[in-house]
Amino acid sequence: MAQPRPVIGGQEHLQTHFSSPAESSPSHSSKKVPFPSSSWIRAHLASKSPYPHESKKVKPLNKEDMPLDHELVQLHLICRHGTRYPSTSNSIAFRTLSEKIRKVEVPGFEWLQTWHAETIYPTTKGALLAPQGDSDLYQIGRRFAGRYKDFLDQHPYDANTYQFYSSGKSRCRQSAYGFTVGFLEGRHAGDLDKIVPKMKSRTSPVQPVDISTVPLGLDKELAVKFACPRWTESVKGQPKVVYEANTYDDRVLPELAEQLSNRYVSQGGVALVNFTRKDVQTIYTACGFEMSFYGNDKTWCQLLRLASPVRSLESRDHHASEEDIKSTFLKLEISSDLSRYYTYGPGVPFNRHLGCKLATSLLESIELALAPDADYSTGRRTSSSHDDEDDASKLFRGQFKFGHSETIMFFSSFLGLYNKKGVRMTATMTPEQYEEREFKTSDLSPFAANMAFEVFRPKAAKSSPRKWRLSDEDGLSPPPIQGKVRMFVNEEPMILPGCETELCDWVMFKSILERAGARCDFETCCSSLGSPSEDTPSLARLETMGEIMQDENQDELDGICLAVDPITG
Ligand SMILES: O=P(O)(O)O[C@H]1[C@H](OP(=O)(O)O)[C@@H](OP(=O)(O)O)[C@H](O)[C@@H](O)[C@H]1OP(=O)(O)O
Repeated sequence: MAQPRPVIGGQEHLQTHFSSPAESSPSHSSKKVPFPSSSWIRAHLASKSPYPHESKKVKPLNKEDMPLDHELVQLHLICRHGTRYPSTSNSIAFRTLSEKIRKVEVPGFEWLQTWHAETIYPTTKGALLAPQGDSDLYQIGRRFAGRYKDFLDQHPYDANTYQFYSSGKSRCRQSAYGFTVGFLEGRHAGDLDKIVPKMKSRTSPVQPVDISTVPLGLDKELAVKFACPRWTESVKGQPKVVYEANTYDDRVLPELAEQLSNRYVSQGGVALVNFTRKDVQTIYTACGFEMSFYGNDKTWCQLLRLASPVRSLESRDHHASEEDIKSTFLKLEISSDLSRYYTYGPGVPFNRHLGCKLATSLLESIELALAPDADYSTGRRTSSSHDDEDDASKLFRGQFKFGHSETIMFFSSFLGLYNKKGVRMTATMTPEQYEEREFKTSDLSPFAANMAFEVFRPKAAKSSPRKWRLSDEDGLSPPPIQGKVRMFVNEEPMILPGCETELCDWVMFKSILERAGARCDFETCCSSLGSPSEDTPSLARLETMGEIMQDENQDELDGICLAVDPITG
């Protein structure tokens, strides 16, 4: 016969009173159970954080916001997919844990009795884009459409000049499509009813677009970790790479697990549920999905309240303070960040190689767009010989790329965005040092995280061969390329390290990316270790490509790749 569930108020009393989270809402009682605000929680869920949707109105890009006597000629977007379903393994972990905990009925946690992972996060939908994810990308598309209205008026979509490129995962392709629905809403290439009278009545409600994708393993820009065997062999999961994260977890997680277990002890001193450190991490992940997917912090997130210390049991409330609950969230956020800092971030210099293809194509695309002889009517530079076919495939008005959290982390590491002070993230930092750390995945890689670039060309730059100067050789050469590039992270302008201002001069922008390693030899450095052969590049202990570029013995360094060992000191 099934054992009766121990319940509070029954034979088995839980040692500590539980108050219903519902009581935390003013409507239920004047006594508010301490708990951080939803907006605070949303901003501390690491890579499961919801995108910080800005309700602010987006104004069209106007003259005041542009460099004097310049015109906007190109847009770039590199974007993580929107909110997704948990992976199948996550969903199974949620089900296992909920079945373990629901054995004990706890007031305020009645939701556990009817919370079924398979209903809420079906394993058959593992890692698919969520309805919220559709909305995330549609809204970003609408905000881009608002800011670049004039640009789109001037340069209507066509598949040659606008590139939408996605990783091979459906969540990314669907995100790309959601973005285009918002970005091109109400626009159709050309004016249909002039081209084909009465066509209007039969047009698609959305502008169909061409979305290209590259199979996993061949994609060196977006799902790039699957195309770099050396990263898989020498970085992913390596003991020296996960050392700091494991050291931190060994110190922090057992205490949280014990605190939770202690809350599930009957007055007879019988331990009712034994929580493990893995359970605590699963609760944090489930809290992230509940918030991103449903905006709900009244379920799994509440268990992190129980994982927080109650300072004085004598206190009538038997509740952890809001400050202690925040501390619990911060510990789990730091644990997640330490893992990604070394696996995908600046903690391992080699990770920069996985951002260099994206940087290379960005650099080459901008250079073409800024070229004074760039001719968008032909899709190539007037100076290029006609057999230079591939120029036509590269002269874009917009390139929009949709990938993963690691796409953002590898590329950010390549640009040095979250390592300006060079303070290494470790397991033994002070709370202040953790607060001041630059690498926070809640900020840099929430769902739908994105980086965008606006490219401005001097209006006078348009030139034709007649105006070119004689080059030293026997031909004519176009004037030097000039322009400005502005970078955005999650729709907020960010100064690229090395640029003095938001509007980075092209020459400086190009120099920064080249010194960081654009045009790097991705294939050589990512080739499998396999059996070392004479052409297997040695792995330098250099920490930046700049060190490689600086070294006057450049040729001796060719084939040198950045260190796969974590940075030290
Ligand atoms: O939210 P993160 O960045 O951790 O998501 C990872 C996936 O890890 P998960 O959180 O699902 O455990 C990772 O899946 P994995 O099975 O390879 O661990 C996936 O490869 C990686 O791209 C991230 O997924 P994203 O949501 O597509 O960014």
